[in-house]
Amino acid sequence: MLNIEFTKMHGLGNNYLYINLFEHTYDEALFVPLAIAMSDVNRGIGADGLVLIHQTADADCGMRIFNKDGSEASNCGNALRCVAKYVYDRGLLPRATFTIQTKSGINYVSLQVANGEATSITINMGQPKFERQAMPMQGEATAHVIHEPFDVDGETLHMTNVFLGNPHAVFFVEHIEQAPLYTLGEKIEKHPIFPERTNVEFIEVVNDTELNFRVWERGSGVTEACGTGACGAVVAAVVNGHCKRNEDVTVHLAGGDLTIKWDEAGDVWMTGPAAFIADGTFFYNQ
Ligand SMILES: N[C@@H](CCC[C@H](N)C(=O)O)C(=O)O
Repeated sequence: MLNIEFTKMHGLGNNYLYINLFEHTYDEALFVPLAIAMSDVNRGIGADGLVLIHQTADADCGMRIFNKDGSEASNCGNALRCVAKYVYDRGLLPRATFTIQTKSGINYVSLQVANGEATSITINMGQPKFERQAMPMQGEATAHVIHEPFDVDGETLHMTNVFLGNPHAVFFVEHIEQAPLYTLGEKIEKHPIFPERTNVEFIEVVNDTELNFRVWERGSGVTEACGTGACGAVVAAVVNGHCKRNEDVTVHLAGGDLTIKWDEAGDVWMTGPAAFIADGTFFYNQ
């Protein structure tokens, strides 16, 4: 049996198990099976996945993210805010601005702090890509998919694709309560047109500065929030003429609100909270 030290945190209910590799060392081969075992709510701790916080030569800190099914993603907006809070509050990086490296690049972080704790975290999430090859999605490599008909399970929906650290297939709906999350989420995620699968977002436009949002995440299913997905949703809303560039948009997720802006220079900014849940030791029977 191996003892694995972890911290459970959440960003608007999107909860992951964090392993601090600044202070602990584990065999690299363990991370995929650990993500699956620890995320299991019955025999593990229960979470949307596993996040590693590690040192790197290219930034102040590094992050890797594994979904509940063990698949590794390139980025995670909610985990970035949690990692930022973790390294600040626990004294690993005791300053209000720093960088975090993910598989999709370097993210710039700035914190609002009160009584020695990060209370609100703003992150530059980078620039969106629209080409099919970025998702990736079958078809003409450089073509964009903006409000295009998409057939799934005998229905025709209209899809907008945005890659923002991760792939996002965005669908606008009239009423968020009627979003076909459980009926179509997994079918879209695993549709053969997406060889690496995709995250799936349903969006109701409230007005030009507010969106209601629900998500089916690749590798984890329905979660309460998705940070890269909220960024993708705002970009999709702008390119479809529902929201404006360079303005704050409040995204109402199942777990709470994020503020997102796609600025004139092309960068997407995300602001929101992060919270500690527990520290613990997982007894891993290999
Ligand atoms: N919850 C995340 C995204 C996590 C990865 C995603 N499921 C994928 O496989 O692309 C977020 O907050 O961005």
